Amino acid sequence: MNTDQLLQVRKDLHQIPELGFQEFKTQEYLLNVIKNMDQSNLEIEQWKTGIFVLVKGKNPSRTIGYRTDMDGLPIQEQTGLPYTSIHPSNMHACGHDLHMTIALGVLDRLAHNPIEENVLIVFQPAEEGPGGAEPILASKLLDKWQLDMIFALHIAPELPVGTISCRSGILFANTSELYLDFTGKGGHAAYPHLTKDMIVTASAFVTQLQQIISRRVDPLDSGVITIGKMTAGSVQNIIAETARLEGTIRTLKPETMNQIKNQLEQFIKGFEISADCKIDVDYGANYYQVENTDRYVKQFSNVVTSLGYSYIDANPAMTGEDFGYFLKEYPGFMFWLGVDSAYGLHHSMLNPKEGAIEVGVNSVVEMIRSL
Ligand SMILES: CC(=O)N[C@@H](CCC[C@H](N)C(=O)O)C(=O)O
Repeated sequence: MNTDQLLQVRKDLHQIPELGFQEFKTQEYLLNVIKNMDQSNLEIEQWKTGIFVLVKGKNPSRTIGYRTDMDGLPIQEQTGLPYTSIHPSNMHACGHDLHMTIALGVLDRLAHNPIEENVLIVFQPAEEGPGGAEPILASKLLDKWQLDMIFALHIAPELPVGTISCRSGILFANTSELYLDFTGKGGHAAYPHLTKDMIVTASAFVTQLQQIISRRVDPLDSGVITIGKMTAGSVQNIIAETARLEGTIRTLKPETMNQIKNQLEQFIKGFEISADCKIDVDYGANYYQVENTDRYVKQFSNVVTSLGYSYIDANPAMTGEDFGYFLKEYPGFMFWLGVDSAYGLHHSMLNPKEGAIEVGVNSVVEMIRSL
């Protein structure tokens, strides 16, 4: 595939973002592209809406893994690009369209020119939620390929094209989704004393919640609690009987995640007593930290600089990635790929520069060849 064909693939994928485990069109599109490649060295397997492609090595003694995610986000795109999403309310606002395109570019190069070792490319669904990595690993499907290592990338809007960033150890946080359902007693807006107002209670809860971070977590440790969605009420003169908060918890250590959840449950008990209500908590999908293997990060930094790209050391980030589950099982790493967008990840105006695709393909292919 030449550069123009890859850029077209990215535009096509950008137009059809689908949510986790609904990546049906995406899977079909990817399979069409893969089936148009030289098949002589390829073995293709489907798993739910995901795909595994093995590029058979010439004289293999090892199998190297490379993973891309596939899903979009429930965001209405505002970029105004000519190839804007045609799926209302869904957008590739986390760069998975670029991630998939780079994986296809890598696959195409290796299919034409296999290396000694086997290479398994994993197209993984549902990274944004509910998580595809854990069920892939639980399925034991990967066991037959006996991966020796695996790596992956994530676009970095704040870095210029041609810059790559990585670090040994923790790159991304532990995450837990957070869903809180408040149930009280509704009633007439003029008679608050006869009700248990869940808008007032949930609002107080949102602000008090931040005390867990500021007054319970060691200041030398790190934690984030974000409530991204609040739903309550039906009309301006009725007191809301129920309210729902949706958010996420992030920590750099698994123990801190447990500590925050314990504290949260204490807060819940206190609020249930003081507001005379019921609060149900659900932690949804939980992702394990992305912890990079030192020796591969060092090797990769040499590969990047030998290609003439800039390599900078990354700080740990509070973003989450279920690729962490792969790294719990196998050595490897994830890296940031600069895409120079004025708007960040999960923003409706995210607009990564296409030049990053070539940088990504070259870096991944050269890393695989160096292993
Ligand atoms: C790279 C990135 O942005 N990943 C997502 C992962 C979401 C995990 C889960 N749905 C949650 O919200 O906790 C992120 O938001 O960091």
